[in-house]
Amino acid sequence: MSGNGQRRWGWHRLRKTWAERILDGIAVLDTDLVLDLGSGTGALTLPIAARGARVIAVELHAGRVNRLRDAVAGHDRVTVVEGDMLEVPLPHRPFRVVANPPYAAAAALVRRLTERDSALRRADLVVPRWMANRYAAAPPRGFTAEIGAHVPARAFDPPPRDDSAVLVLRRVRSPRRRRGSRRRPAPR
Ligand SMILES: C[S@@+](CC[C@H](N)C(=O)[O-])C[C@H]1O[C@@H](n2cnc3c(N)ncnc32)[C@H](O)[C@@H]1O
Repeated sequence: MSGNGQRRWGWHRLRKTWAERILDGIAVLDTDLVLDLGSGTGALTLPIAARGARVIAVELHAGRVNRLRDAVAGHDRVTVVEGDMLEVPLPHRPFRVVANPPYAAAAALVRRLTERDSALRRADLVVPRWMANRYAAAPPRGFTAEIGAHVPARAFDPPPRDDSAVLVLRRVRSPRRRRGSRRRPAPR
């Protein structure tokens, strides 16, 4: 489990209008498999699902998980996982991430998502502006990084100290197969 004490449960929820605005800018398709990591009670999960994508929401806080499960009851394209986004298994097939993760764990999340064996295709992450600038200047290996929508502090409830931005990571090469999923060479 990552994080500790109070800090793990602090959160800045995206306001509904801003969640919609962010999603309108990033073209989620009904063929996409999207992970919402640190989903809270679903500020992004629900509008992503409304766009027809298959969504896996991962949240560590049991109470928020229960609220989100109630909210998505009947949506057969949404799965809510109670767990640590830094530890839950990631899909083997190509996936996207659209998330407003806890800022304290955002760098660790980027490291995990961009590991060599990850099948991540694209991530749109709401992160502090300074962090988005840092990745745009030095993208993770195998990815491009650019700054998408500006997300002001007033887009959150409660507002954080700093403004944020959407960090857009796109894989340069096609995703590698995860270890163990390679086909054996044909016998000669
Ligand atoms: C900044 S809030 C965002 C909530 C929601 N995505 C939104 O935009 O309103 C981050 C969320 O991540 C959750 N969280 C913190 N650490 C986590 C972890 N290691 N794995 C999964 N969720 C985590 C918190 O409980 C919180 O709900």
